[in-house]
Amino acid sequence: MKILVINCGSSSIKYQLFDMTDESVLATGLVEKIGTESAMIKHEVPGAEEKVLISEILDHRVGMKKVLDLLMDKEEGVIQSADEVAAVGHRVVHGGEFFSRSVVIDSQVRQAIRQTIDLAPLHNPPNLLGIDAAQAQLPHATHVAVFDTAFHQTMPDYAYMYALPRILYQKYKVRRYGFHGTSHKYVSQRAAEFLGKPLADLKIISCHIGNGASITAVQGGKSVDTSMGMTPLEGLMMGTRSGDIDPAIVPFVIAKEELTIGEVSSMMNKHSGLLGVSGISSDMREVTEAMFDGNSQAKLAIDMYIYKIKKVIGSYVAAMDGLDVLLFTAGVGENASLIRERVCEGLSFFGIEIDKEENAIRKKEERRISTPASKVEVLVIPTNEELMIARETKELV
Ligand SMILES: Nc1ncnc2c1ncn2[C@@H]1O[C@H](COP(=O)(O)OP(=O)(O)O)[C@@H](O)[C@H]1O
Ligand SMILES: CC(=O)OP(=O)(O)O
Ligand SMILES: [Mg+2]
Repeated sequence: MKILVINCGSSSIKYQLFDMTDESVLATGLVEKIGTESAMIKHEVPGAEEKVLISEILDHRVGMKKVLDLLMDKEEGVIQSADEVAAVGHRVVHGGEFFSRSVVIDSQVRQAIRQTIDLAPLHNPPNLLGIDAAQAQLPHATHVAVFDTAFHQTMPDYAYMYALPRILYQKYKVRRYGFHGTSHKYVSQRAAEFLGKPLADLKIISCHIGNGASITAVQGGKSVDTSMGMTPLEGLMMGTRSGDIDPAIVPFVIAKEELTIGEVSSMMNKHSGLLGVSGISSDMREVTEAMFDGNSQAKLAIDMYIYKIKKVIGSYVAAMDGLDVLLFTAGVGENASLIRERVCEGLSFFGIEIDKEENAIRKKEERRISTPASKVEVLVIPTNEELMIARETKELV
């Protein structure tokens, strides 16, 4: 069975085609700058050279058509007809309170995703465009929505409610939802398998530290708390997002700088975090380099970044009254040994002790970086959100 996985942004389509008989990847790619005359498609088939095409792609529908043309290309294609794609798994960022698991998309589901646009104005509209475009090109396939928020629907009310007037929850569903659920679910399952222990017996803290970053407390396989909130802005300091700040800063800045609400929102989402504090970049590699070159703002940015991760880990040990596994995943979590080492430093009170040499080795595989004496297993688990979406989709076909 062949399954296409799609992750649609406002001007991009990321895709991956799987053969689910052995979960192998047949093709993967990215359409960028949709809406322009010079949109770019990067298309890769394992074992072959990457193809880069530049052409006019004015909307997602045209983008999807071009992707299918590449997949079905007479000479270099990996499928012969669109009918070979049995199902399409769509990443949908916000499922509100409607969805606690993946679902086959029908008109009611579509309607519910639309109703959630208010909660995720940046993410859900392009996700819907992707669904429409794929349904138009692949009308015979089963289309499945896999939500970032679904895994976190198990959080207890005292973890997901804000201490605001109750009316805001009743009228608008203002509450914490959490994101990256597909990733947190995947890596916690992998961690249990790696250790050969039942997930049901484990208390796990999953650190998904990429450009967007969140930490989840997973107890018995269920999310019991997570650092992102109603939107992916809450929680950790990220590449360009501020994470937690005193909310009183918002009206203060609006008044002082005469900014609009939209401008302040853009400031906190796109110009803060590592980028805002370092003044250099949102990319951890570049900020780290600048720190080693003696840049004090870069050093401060990294000190803050690490300190916040530590504080969230500490609070989740309290939330679960214990900890068996601390795991790192995503771009920074999988690659930045320095960040892992410094996060784990000073967590000895919890019995966390890592093997610095093992931690420093660079390899893209699941592994343990704690010492045999460590009371907590510390793991690096590469995430694979696309594969997880393909698996969830397969289950519903
Ligand atoms: N070798 C590395 N060392 C430090 N950071 C890295 C390394 N490789 C990738 N990263 C970081 O990972 C981040 C991207 O993570 P990723 O999970 O791919 O992000 P997203 O999917 O949210 O866009 C980048 O900011 C980059 O700095
Ligand atoms: C929800 C979210 O933060 O996603 P990403 O990491 O893709 O930005
Ligand atoms: Mg990501």
